[in-house]
Amino acid sequence: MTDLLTLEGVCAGYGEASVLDNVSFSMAGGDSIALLGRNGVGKSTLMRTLMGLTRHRAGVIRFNGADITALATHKRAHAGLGWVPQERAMFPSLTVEEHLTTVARPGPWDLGAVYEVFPRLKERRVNMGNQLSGGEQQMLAIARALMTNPRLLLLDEPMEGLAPIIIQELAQVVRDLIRDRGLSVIVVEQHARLALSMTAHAIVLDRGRIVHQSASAELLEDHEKLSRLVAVAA
Ligand SMILES: Nc1ncnc2c1ncn2[C@@H]1O[C@H](COP(=O)(O)OP(=O)(O)OP(=O)(O)O)[C@@H](O)[C@H]1O
Repeated sequence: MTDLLTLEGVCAGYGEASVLDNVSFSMAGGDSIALLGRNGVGKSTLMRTLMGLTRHRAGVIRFNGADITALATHKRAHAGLGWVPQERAMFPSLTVEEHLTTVARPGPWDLGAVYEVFPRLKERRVNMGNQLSGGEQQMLAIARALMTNPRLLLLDEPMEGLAPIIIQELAQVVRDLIRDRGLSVIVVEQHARLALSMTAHAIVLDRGRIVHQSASAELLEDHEKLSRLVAVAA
């Protein structure tokens, strides 16, 4: 079976600065990966590199059978990479529903399907982007990515700044997307245990290199290794 995503020896950074150092891994369709590591080790840079937003220095990225290493960002989105950036990026002048319909592409994820997953967004569908709570904005950011009918969803710190009860709610949504809907997901998350509880596989970065790969459950059970690799507090 062809892997959905393969990275071979990827080196990338910003300007003259190198961040990612020889990153190689692959994931099958339907797989889910928690991308973990301490602050500043390159997790967001890896997500941005998948979207073509960093300076590529070496290596190859294959997605869905095609070499996308040199592809422009919008073409990667068209190829099926659904990116939910850390900064959410809502438009104050668009309603919730307009955010969703403007990016819609054909596939199983349409307004009805997305509102089924996020009933709160249906209730708020005529509200403007700047009238939403942080949790609702994050739901909208994920819903917007789903409307593009991605083959792979990239979530960059989706729980950042949210109240604990909203974090639990969103985590359950992501679990359902992975387990019940078979969505392929890579999630960057500071809440390491939560991310491991949502995913099948774990990758840990340190200073731009992969220093650990295993099943998420295995890392979740190894408290000593988890705290050494990720410095978890929760
Ligand atoms: N736009 C940028 N220009 C230059 N350097 C950057 C830029 N964004 C990030 N960096 C640097 O790249 C390195 C990796 O940052 P990155 O944001 O990928 O880490 P991270 O693991 O996602 O950290 P965090 O958990 O704090 O978000 C850091 O040294 C950071 O200062």
